[in-house]
Amino acid sequence: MDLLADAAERDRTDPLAHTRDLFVPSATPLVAYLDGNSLGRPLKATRERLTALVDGAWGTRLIRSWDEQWMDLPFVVGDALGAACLGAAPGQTAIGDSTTVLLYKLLRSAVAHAGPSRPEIVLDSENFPTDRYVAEGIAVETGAKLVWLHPDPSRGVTVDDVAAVVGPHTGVVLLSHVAYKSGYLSDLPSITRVAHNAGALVLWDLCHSAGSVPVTLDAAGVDLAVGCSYKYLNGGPGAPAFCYVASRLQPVLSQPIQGWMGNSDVFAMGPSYAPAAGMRRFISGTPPVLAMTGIQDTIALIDSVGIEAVREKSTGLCEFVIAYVDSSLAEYGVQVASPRDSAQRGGHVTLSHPDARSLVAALWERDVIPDFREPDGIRIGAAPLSTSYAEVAQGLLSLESLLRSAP
Ligand SMILES: Cc1ncc(COP(=O)(O)O)c(C=O)c1O
Ligand SMILES: Nc1c(O)cccc1C(=O)C[C@H](N)C(=O)O
Repeated sequence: MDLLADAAERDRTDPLAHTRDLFVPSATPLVAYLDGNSLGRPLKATRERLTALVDGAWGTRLIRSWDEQWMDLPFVVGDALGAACLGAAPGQTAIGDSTTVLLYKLLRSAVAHAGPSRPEIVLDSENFPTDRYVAEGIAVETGAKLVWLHPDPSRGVTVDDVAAVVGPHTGVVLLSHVAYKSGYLSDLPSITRVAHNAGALVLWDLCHSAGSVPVTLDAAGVDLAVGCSYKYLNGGPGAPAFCYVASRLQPVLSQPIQGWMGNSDVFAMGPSYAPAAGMRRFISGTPPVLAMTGIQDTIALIDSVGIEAVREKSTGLCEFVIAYVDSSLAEYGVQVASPRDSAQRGGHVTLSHPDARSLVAALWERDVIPDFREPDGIRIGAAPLSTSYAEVAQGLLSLESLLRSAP
């Protein structure tokens, strides 16, 4: 069977095929959007929800909407996200700030909580830059010591890697659940257990798993987590991130950006700060109400189809890519740079090729949109709710035709 016929057959039997039509179509030609792991597509429902917000809660109810619904929105949306995607019971997830700022708030809180007898932060050289930079800044600020792991770039951090370095001086282990380059899916429950056995806290970055890979924060006993909402959660450019703080830790953590919205009585406006109980203390300033709009629609959609179904389609799309690389693109020097075992891979597949940079540029000219990641990665992030097999097939055929015509 040729690739397009194979894709058509898969689309015909795909239980999530219908969700693609719920997204806003591109107004200009788009052959294949394969970058849902950087910026997800908007849902049509979001356009309606934004208009309704402008006309109603904002345009009509005005300041009254803070009392009527907005003060609690970070927690209402956080709880919905926790239930649909994160395995988190209510009262532990909040929306607000960027991932970077939330990483700072939670890592800084955790370092302070661990205290001077546990000054080490364990992290890895393959993690996304912002995670590494935030930790570097906190090390300078607090005197914490960074303990670097250097995992094989084609995979990511394993249980054994963590077990080898944690000990009586470890305060916090900071890792990404899905590696942004290789797509490696770390064993979150086992790594959390190893860190806890050493007496350390764990802070997981879920940017590349939220809305794509089911996460079991409560069941795994995770302490802290952050993640962004503009990838698989389709919150839109710059949509706010989320943070998770396990209930048991909320009363004992003090976050460093003390703002009025995290105060115990927000409108008391008293002389000094007294942190609110629960997740409110992790909020600093006014919540980004408009920017929380899109996330709500995708959470509702994932809740209706189930995160397990999303993961199943995601795995199918990735395996479809890998099979075609093996059968047809390997002869042009394309390699699979992600783990081949789906159980060890998140929602994207990275291919490597010496000319990856120019190939991606040429693909963009043909309205095929993967992304390039240094040094030689072509990252295929086919968001399962908005991407068909046919779209992925068109993208792969475009790549093949470029490779075939290369001098
Ligand atoms: C693992 C990871 N952490 C953090 C971020 C981004 O942080 P921010 O939302 O602050 O831009 C990204 C992607 O942008 C990411 O892939
Ligand atoms: N967050 C991004 C942005 O603000 C602009 C352009 C791209 C991005 C990304 O999502 C990068 C992404 N986290 C990555 O995994 O490479």
